[in-house]
Amino acid sequence: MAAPLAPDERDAAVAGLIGWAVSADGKAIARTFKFGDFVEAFGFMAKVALAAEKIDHHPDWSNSYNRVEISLTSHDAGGVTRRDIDLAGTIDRLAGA
Ligand SMILES: C[C@H](O)[C@H](O)[C@H]1CNC2=NC(N)=NC(=O)C2=N1
Repeated sequence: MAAPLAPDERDAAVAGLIGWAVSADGKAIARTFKFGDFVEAFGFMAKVALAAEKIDHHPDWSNSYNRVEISLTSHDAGGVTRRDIDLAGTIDRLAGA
């Protein structure tokens, strides 16, 4: 289990991503994705699910019609680690943005 990133490292890493923000408590990063319809949103979620399973690091998320809200944290470390940053980058690529 890796230790959470220090706040400055975490913020610098998030600044290198597209559209992700640090949560109010500093322990997670979040982004909301909006798609054309439910099928597109769910197709995206299916791709993310397979990628997450492959790296054994999983998102906390919710879906409402064409919106997918994703929060990433490393539960075992109790904060944001490099694994969250890497998964966010993968998710961005899968979203095509
Ligand atoms: C046993 C297994 O490696 C752990 O439960 C993994 C699975 N996926 C996980 N995903 C996330 N986001 N945080 C974790 O701490 C975590 N732990």
